Amino acid sequence: MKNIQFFDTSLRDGEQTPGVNFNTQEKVQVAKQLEKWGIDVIEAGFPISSQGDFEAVQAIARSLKQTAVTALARCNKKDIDRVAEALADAVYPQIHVFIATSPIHMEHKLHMNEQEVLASIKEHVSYAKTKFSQVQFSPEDATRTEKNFLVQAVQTAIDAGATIINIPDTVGYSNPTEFGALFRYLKENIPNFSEVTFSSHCHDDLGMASANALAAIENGATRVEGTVNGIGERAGNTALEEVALALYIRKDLYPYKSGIVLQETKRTSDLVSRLSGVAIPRNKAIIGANAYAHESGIHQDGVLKNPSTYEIITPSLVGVKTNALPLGKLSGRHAFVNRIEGMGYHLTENEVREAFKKFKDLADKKKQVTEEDLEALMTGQTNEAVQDYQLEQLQLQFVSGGRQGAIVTIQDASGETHTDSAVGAGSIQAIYNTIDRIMKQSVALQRYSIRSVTEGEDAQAEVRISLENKETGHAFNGVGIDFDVLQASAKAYIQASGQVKKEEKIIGIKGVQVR
Ligand SMILES: CC(=O)SCCNC(=O)CCNC(=O)[C@H](O)C(C)(C)COP(=O)(O)OP(=O)(O)OC[C@H]1O[C@@H](n2cnc3c(N)ncnc32)[C@H](O)[C@@H]1OP(=O)(O)O
Ligand SMILES: CC(C)C(=O)C(=O)O
Ligand SMILES: [Mg+2]
Repeated sequence: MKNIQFFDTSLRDGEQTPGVNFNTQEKVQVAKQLEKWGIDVIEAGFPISSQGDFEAVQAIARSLKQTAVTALARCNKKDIDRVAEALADAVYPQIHVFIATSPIHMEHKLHMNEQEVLASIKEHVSYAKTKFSQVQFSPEDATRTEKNFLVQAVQTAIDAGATIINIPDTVGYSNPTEFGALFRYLKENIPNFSEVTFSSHCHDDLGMASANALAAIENGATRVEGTVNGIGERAGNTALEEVALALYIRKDLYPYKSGIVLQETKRTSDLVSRLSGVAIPRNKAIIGANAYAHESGIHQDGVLKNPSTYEIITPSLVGVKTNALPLGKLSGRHAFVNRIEGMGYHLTENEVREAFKKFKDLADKKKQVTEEDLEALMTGQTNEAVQDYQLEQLQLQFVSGGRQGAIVTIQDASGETHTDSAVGAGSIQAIYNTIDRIMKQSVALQRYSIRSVTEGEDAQAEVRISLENKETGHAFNGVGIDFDVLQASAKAYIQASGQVKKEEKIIGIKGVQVR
């Protein structure tokens, strides 16, 4: 069975992601994990670019004992010398020399004509060959290169000693049909095609980087270049985890093997995400938080009966502990019962009917129903009162003595609004004192916690609080989600206060109405 080599450039092209900068220690940490993941060749950096990058490439070369290490060089002797110096201690060194071959790049960037580019390839690949037995050459922007000239450039590199030819879709311009055809064209027009390793290097500008890589493999490539999580220049590179899984799951289409240790996939992905600071979108294939989560009832029912109904990848295959069946408004009875039984509740059919209805009512109001919500629902502390009181407006102002003032407007179930103001030692205390005045309540804040429920600059804060009704000693929970922490805090407090009010109405304490 043909082996497909995996070439990881997370530490070179991946580091070209705007805002990403790995230090030496981080690069070595990632490289070691890539080795565990089973990567065949690690592109450790571009040594001429900075002293720091040179040192990082050197440190990686010294740390890895099984994996080949390569580094990037322009068609420039200084670049090549710097790579040779950095990789002097590598057990399996390679070099990656590149120059652009498309008319756009040659004319506008390099200011070179075709003959000059061919001469440069010959000179610099030959020079690299005096220092490395494994020389990789890339005709940059190959997919916008005139085909006959691409063949000439590749043939020149092979004749000069290149052992690996990498075909980059530098600007993510190609599609699988075209990219596959390009490899077939090279196969038909390069007489010694099978004597060198052909590789693909795709970018994701049109969202086709992984599909293009697979098309290359189908048409003669035996090496795939890419990055972990698809990080890289602009829209990023081929996400290697996607190719690895596509090859494994669709063995029927791709009868190839690779050295990738699939169970290390999640760990590798998490490490690169953490050290690069590039968050993994929830819906990202293979490693996104939602990749093994099912929220809709029909899917949950299917997965409970047999996971293969809606899962083509068993989570443990890639190192994800388990799948998930989060509960939301689209969830069904099977998943609901499964979850509450897991929490230790065993209900009769009638009880299930009643509890499920309450769950659906709650789910209509909330993005996701957590186990805490279910616990509240099962113990009768439903959030029905939530809708009785809503935060209408919140204003804050500094007052004398370093204290804060808050003006809060709350709308009750009839639509009537109630405004009041109070001061406090801080913003939250001022808000809570004001709400107490509006609700005419005597409560004690027992618990206040805050966490981010989404990521990035527009992260939403989720505030959870617990209020004790001083009259009865009963505690009521409230949850508030908002882009603004203070608004979230107010919402949580109003939600819990609504339940306090409801309790007071039921047992007739004070009989206070806000109206
Ligand atoms: C498709 C890719 O991902 S290519 C890799 C891109 N990665 C990077 O650029 C990251 C690291 N780069 C750097 O640190 C710097 O750009 C350096 C050190 C490489 C060069 O820096 P500088 O000397 O300041 O040049 P600068 O980056 O402004 O311009 C690039 C020069 O290289 C030339 N060049 C670009 N590619 C090649 C090549 N493959 N072979 C030879 N020369 C090249 C350009 O024509 C330009 O030359 P000029 O100065 O004669 O106009
Ligand atoms: C250096 C080359 C291979 C590259 O990253 C590209 O063309 O995208
Ligand atoms: Mg690239």
